[in-house]
Amino acid sequence: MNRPYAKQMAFDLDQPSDSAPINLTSRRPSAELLDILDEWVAAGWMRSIDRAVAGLVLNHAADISAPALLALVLASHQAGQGHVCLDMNACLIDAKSLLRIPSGDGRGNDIQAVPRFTPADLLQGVTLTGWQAALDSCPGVVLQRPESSIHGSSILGAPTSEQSNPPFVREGGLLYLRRYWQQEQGIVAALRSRLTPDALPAEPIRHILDALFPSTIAQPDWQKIACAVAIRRRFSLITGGPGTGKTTTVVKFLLLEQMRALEAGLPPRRIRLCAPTGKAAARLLQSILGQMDALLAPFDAAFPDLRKALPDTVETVHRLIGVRPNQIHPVYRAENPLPADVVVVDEASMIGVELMAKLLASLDETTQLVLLGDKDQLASVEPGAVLGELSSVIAPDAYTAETRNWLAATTGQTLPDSETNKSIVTDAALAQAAVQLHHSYRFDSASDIGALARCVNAGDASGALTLLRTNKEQASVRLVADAAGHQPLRRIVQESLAPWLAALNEPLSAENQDARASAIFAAHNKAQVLCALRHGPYGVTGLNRWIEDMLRRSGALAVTGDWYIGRPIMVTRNDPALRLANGEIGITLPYVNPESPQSPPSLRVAFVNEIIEKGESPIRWIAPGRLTACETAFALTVHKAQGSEFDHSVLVLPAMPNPVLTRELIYTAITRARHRFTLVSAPTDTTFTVLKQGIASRVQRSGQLGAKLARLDD
Ligand SMILES: Nc1ncnc2c1ncn2[C@@H]1O[C@H](COP(=O)(O)OP(=O)(O)OP(=O)(O)O)[C@@H](O)[C@H]1O
Repeated sequence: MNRPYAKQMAFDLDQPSDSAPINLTSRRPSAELLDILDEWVAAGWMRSIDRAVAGLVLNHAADISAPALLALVLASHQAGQGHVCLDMNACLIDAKSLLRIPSGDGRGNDIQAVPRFTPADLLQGVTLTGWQAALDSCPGVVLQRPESSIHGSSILGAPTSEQSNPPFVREGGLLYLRRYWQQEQGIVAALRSRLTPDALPAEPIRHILDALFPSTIAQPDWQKIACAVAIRRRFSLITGGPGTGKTTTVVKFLLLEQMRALEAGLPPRRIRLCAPTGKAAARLLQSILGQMDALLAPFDAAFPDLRKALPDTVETVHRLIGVRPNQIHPVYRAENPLPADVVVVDEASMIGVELMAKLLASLDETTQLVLLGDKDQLASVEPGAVLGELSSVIAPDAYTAETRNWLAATTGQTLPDSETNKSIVTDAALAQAAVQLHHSYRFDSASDIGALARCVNAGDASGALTLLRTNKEQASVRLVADAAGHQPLRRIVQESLAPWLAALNEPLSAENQDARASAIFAAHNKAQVLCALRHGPYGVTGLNRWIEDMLRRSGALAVTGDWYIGRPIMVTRNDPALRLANGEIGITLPYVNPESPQSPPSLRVAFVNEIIEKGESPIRWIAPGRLTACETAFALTVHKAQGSEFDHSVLVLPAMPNPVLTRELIYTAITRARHRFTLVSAPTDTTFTVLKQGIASRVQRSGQLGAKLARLDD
């Protein structure tokens, strides 16, 4: 075992026997602790970067105690798991669930060498006070009292020398990497300043809202309420499942904003729309354009300029704030705020603390921010589940009497007096700025996809299994049990790939190649195989290899070498020079150079320009050699499919329960499906334990955004 730091340290050489967990309570970091960290990395339980944190810390503080060192390493590990901090108390109560260690071998393969100890083993006998005290004597950790940090006395403005800005912050029982703590503080401060309601006259709003929502649907109309909530503060949050009308609502909200401005003789509001990925941005634009005519028609006569006052494009968040290659700061930031009065962000569940902090820092404090998203979806892979955390303090009927009066005056809707149920009434300003849309117009009560999503969300595994095990021929949701030899899986995969493999055979010429590539992408988008895991036979890596091999053997694709016609790839790292974002999908196709149409076609990777700018063609053609970071993408992880929709989504479950497979992941996979959802279970999982355990397991993110904003009201 590699012990690179052994020479630098004053180890406690009183090594425990191999069979007993090392006692962490009284030790300096022994060589054995470092060995154990190496074992965790080798088993895929932890990233090398987390192990490197131990090395860096020891370089600066060789006499750090073992519990403190383990805490710092675990804080780094948690960042890799999407948490902004290590919740030390939760870790001591249930390290296994919190840390998601052990995770098999993390790769789904047979484990070569099982680590001798888990973090839970090492933490036996450690108390929260003891652990905190160990950190407090560590020079790399600064202590923040929760109250002082919330009310602004924080290390944010402190000088930037290493000594005064230690890399870790402990706030109560939470241990943060400092940057995430700062970002969380930045978000809290920016949202806090936006939560005070504006003094608006209700009557003009009522008159426009009645025109926008003419139907007399059964009360309450949450879309109308959402508009009234969003207009009142400079921050609002509209959450809802698929097809609940988030886009419809936001378009009506924008119409409300512009009609108010036009009626008052003011210039139209400067509105910007954005989403975390190009694909999500394109979907939002498509959805808005699809609804615009019908929504505008009743107002054409009274407001002839209304259409011009609405945005005609949707950008990625990165583009909106001007993130630039090799530059730490985006173009728009506190010193140079984005010129916008209203910013709407769709698919906000995919945004982590870093991007949200940058977005908020780019906005003038007068700019109104509206977040849209589905709080039940998987959170961002980046640390910080901003939407989930903000939603966590919201109860659907947590409006105060004051808010209900405002809603009655502006919408004519009387919400039930929830003060009869004191347990859910909260004064939290955040809760007054949020609305949950409940009714799905896409998946009505008869839709099995909608019903399945609801069962999974409610943790009802047996209800989900009943729906999935239907024997209906053309069922929109179904379960396929794979068998030895993988014949069932093969059939599903072949069926899902068939449309675009057929599209590949259309004839090619220099004139039609963009249209042909667009048609191939459209066919490719009809169905998508999704995996929960990256590694292992049922993870994306194994499945992609298997699919590629199957297509080669069947002659469906001429798989020769790394690059071949029809190879779908996913970009795995942002490449600003090529204007490619991590997660973008390309398809390898023959390309005829329009300059020399007689020359034989060469291989290029086609990418869709999701949002076409003036003068741009719909497809970008990039030579394979220029792509520095990409992988084959017949199958994708559910994370990477977030923000996309397919006619048919196929989720392939791993053979063994895995902490990565959670309720949120399964829900996200189901809600990617427009018309059909198929779940494939491994042959060995005859009792569907993997699905049941996945539905029972929830992602617990350790951030404090919601709680901090709620505490501001105290
Ligand atoms: N109040 C309503 N009455 C009738 N149809 C509606 C209503 N609201 C939305 N719809 C329709 O339901 C469909 C979904 O609406 P919309 O796209 O606004 O939902 P969404 O929540 O943004 O969906 P997603 O984010 O999942 O794409 C659209 O066809 C829309 O026209």
